[in-house]
Amino acid sequence: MKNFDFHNPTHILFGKGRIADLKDQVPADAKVLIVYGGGSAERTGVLAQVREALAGRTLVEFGGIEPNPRFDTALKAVEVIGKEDITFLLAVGGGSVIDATKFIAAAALYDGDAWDILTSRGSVVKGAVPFGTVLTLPATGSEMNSGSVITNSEKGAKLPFMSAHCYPVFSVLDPEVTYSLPPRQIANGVADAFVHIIEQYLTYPSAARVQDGFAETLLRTLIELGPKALETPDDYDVRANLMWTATLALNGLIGAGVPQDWSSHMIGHEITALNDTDHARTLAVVLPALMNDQRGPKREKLLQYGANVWDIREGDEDARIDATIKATRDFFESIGIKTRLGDYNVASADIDHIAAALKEHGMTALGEHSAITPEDARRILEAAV
Ligand SMILES: NC(=O)c1ccc[n+]([C@@H]2O[C@H](COP(=O)([O-])OP(=O)(O)OC[C@H]3O[C@@H](n4cnc5c(N)ncnc54)[C@H](O)[C@@H]3O)[C@@H](O)[C@H]2O)c1
Repeated sequence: MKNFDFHNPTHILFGKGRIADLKDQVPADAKVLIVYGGGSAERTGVLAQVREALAGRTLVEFGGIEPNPRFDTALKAVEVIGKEDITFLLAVGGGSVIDATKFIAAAALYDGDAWDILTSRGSVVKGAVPFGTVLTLPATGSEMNSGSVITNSEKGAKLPFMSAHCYPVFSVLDPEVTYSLPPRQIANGVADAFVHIIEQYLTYPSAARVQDGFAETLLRTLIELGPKALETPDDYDVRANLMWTATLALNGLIGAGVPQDWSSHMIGHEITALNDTDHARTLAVVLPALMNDQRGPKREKLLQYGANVWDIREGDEDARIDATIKATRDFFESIGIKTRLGDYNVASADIDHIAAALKEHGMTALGEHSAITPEDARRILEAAV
């Protein structure tokens, strides 16, 4: 196991009715900016619950954060912070709203060009306005990590950043607010969490027994509960387990002390930057092709994943790996997520553009061995057409 630091300061308030507890979490003297998206939080009554919990406080609202949140929109919220003397941010929504809030929180205290935050991957961030979150979509883990991904349509770029200053102070996770999610978003959430786990697990053996065991349990939970969450949308225990699984998938716990990949994410981001395909769907396209392409470097973990997650134990090694990749692809397809580039209107001709964009964005040495180049990504994508 590698050396590691693990520090996660986010206070989780989990369960039914927990939005009411916001009153004890948001500082009493704070001037709060509530950040939300395109209207689902209003429609579903989550914003009403938030307003009720914070009645009597000074609240300003900023709606309109897009899925795959936009740089320009976030900058408008930064202006509001200055104008209104905001001292605390509250994100109400899914990963897009939470990611945007992290960027807004950091940009509000950054003196230079806010785009530097993305191009430096967060290293220029020296502080952030404190913020909490009310999560409405289990998927990204953004509610308990310090990462964020922002899209700049003008530059055709979707870039991530991380900063220790960008952990939420608290996050409220009420599984009941996820009942209103359309099947497409539930499936996306399951696939996104699944690939987060894979990025931290499916690399090479590092004698990290606990991390591997946790990762395998989380994967098996998603395989069992993903379809159930679609079949019985108001089953509390299914939604509660799904929500906590998605958080644990990317809160630093299973990634501590192990090699990490993240190449499916970086390649997937370029697909979203190209045509706004849902984040999770880009991952479901890239991952099976990448697993097949990288079957050499990932051999031991592919066999372990096949055995411990899919119970694939018969046949020679390559036959087991083939069956494991097929099981992964079939799982995505079984929850309604297509796994070929053509399903998302990405043609062979677009692959040149994606490979060039990876190069332009400095994504030239991806994966756990820093060995996946834009040319390798091109080969992987050609196999995913
Ligand atoms: N920070 C991280 O660690 C991290 C990790 C993975 C992905 N991401 C990023 O997060 C973004 C995706 O976030 P997401 O998957 O949570 O989706 P999202 O936040 O983009 O939301 C998707 C849609 O679901 C709707 N929605 C949200 N909650 C709802 C509810 N309870 N009922 C009905 N509709 C609801 C939203 O209005 C939106 O239209 C992408 O930009 C991705 O790159 C971030």
